[in-house]
Amino acid sequence: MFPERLDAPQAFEIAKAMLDGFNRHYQLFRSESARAKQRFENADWHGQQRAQRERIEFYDLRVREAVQRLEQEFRAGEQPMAVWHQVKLHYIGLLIDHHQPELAETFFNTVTTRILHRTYYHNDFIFVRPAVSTEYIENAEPAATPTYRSYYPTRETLHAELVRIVHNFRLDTPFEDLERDARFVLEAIAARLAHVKLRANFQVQVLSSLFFRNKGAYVVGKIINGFSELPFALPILHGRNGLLVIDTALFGEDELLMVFSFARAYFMVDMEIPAAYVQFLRSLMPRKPRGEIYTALGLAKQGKTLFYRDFLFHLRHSSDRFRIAPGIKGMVMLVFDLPSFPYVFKVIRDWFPPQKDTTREQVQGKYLLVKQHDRVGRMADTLEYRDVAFARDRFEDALIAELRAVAPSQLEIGDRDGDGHEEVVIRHLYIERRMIPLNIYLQEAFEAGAVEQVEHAVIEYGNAIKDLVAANIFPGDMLWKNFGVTRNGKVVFYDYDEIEYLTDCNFRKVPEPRNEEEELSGEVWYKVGPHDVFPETFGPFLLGHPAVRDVFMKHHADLLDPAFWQARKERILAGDVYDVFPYERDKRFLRRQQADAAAVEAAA
Ligand SMILES: Nc1ncnc2c1ncn2[C@@H]1O[C@H](COP(=O)(O)OP(=O)(O)OP(=O)(O)O)[C@@H](O)[C@H]1O
Repeated sequence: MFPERLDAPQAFEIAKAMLDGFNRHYQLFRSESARAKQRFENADWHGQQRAQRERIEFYDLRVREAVQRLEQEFRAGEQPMAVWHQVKLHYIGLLIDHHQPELAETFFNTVTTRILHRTYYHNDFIFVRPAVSTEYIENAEPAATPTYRSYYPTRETLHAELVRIVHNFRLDTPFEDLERDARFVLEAIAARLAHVKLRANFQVQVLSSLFFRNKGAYVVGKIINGFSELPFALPILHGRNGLLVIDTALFGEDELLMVFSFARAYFMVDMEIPAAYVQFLRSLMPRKPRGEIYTALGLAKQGKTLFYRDFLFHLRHSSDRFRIAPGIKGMVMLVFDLPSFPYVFKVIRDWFPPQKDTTREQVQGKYLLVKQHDRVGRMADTLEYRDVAFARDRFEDALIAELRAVAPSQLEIGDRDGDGHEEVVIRHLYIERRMIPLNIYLQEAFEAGAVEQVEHAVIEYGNAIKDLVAANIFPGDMLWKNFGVTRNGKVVFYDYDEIEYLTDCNFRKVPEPRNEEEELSGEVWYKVGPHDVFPETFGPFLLGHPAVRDVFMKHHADLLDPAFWQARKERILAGDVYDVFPYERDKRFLRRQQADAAAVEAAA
């Protein structure tokens, strides 16, 4: 049904208004991201965190404005479908030389699906598949910054080139000693190049914008030699005296994956052509889905769109069935998964047992809080979807029965599009990366007699809680089953329904019993306020197994002491913004920088 003539004048106007809406969005998104540089230079950490949080809202605000304009100026909802068909074709035309066509297509989808009935959600009217290529987009303006810069050092000039690379970002704050830090980076690189012949194409490619997040700025690039490519990232921080330092040098796909993890806040990056950034980053982390890279760059709606396309593609090329997720069932969430696909799907139950004093709205509020908060590598990001349709025959009957029993309001089964196949539609769900629940991980370690695995998991578990605490999050329910282990052995929290800001909690000692009756009472005899927390009482829930107990008490006994929690709370209230490192602390150049400074002082 391709129209031969584009003869509806309002179609062009609607397409144009839609693109105006997107352009306004991207311009605001980009300038907010670009301002991250100034906030970094001024050490405005509260401002940086606020901006990270607020930028997440931009998309929905602009979509709402665009829908309103289209309704007011063009009565968009009343236009015949023939006109809408032409709107899409005009829009494609307008995107020919656009620098963010894939984002503009997604914006078109969001706006259009708010206006059109869902029977029109197919490729004639929205971008089920992308129409405009994102390959080889370049900014032709003479003053334009390229997506990445290439440097051609020799072994002899590598140090000077490293200094030049960092210098070219023109950070306004001076470095403590850039020559020294470049030497540390050089040593780290030299160790990797020691026995390697440098080929004709030896070069360093560096993305032109810094990546800002929290208190850090990252240089991201790769070293190319012959057929091999070595990804790297250099985190720049403010040192103790307010001058800048390169904190470490990270190399290889695994270390970059930690920096770009789904459990961290989104980066602020000043990008004219995001697709080119994604393509470059994908060459550094080929196993990371493109959707997740968009999300890590703050373009979460694009991440969601690509995730969904990948998911539908996976469904078409697999045959297994959705099942209830392994592990202990949640009291608030019904969790299911598809064995062949590395994500879980979470549906909020219609009712909760009495010990869960909460509501659907409150649970959604907690998940939103996590989305907007810095997840410090310890809380999984979630994608939120509404009205998701699945083929009924891909569901195990036991899962359908469970959905009917615990979340009937969220479930609709029928043949909506009349194609003779039944569909399951879930009203609202969260999707997140699948991990190994920590209780299962520990159980497997006990059974295999893997002492080191137990030790690693318990230490990581305590570290995870301490990172959350530093980020002003009290996890609420700290049972093992509420944490998962990621591919690279990190422990991440995923049960958000009881989290609170640490600063809202009251950490108390269990009072001394005043008489024998109180002492012998098996019940809680003292008064407990709604925000009271008694860290001494965590032990019995967590430390049943002697092997776990020993490791825990050796490394994390402070978690059972109210004074630990209270001290952290006071630090946050005093305005302290914690440091978060997406790499092991022993990787930091800090000690070498201090040794170097001491040597200089001694010589003087
Ligand atoms: N990301 C994940 N990867 C793997 N399994 C998961 C994941 N999220 C949840 N699960 C499984 O589903 C169970 C319930 O999930 P979750 O803890 O989010 O639900 P809940 O209802 O909030 O739990 P609770 O009853 O502790 O409040 C977990 O114990 C775990 O077995």
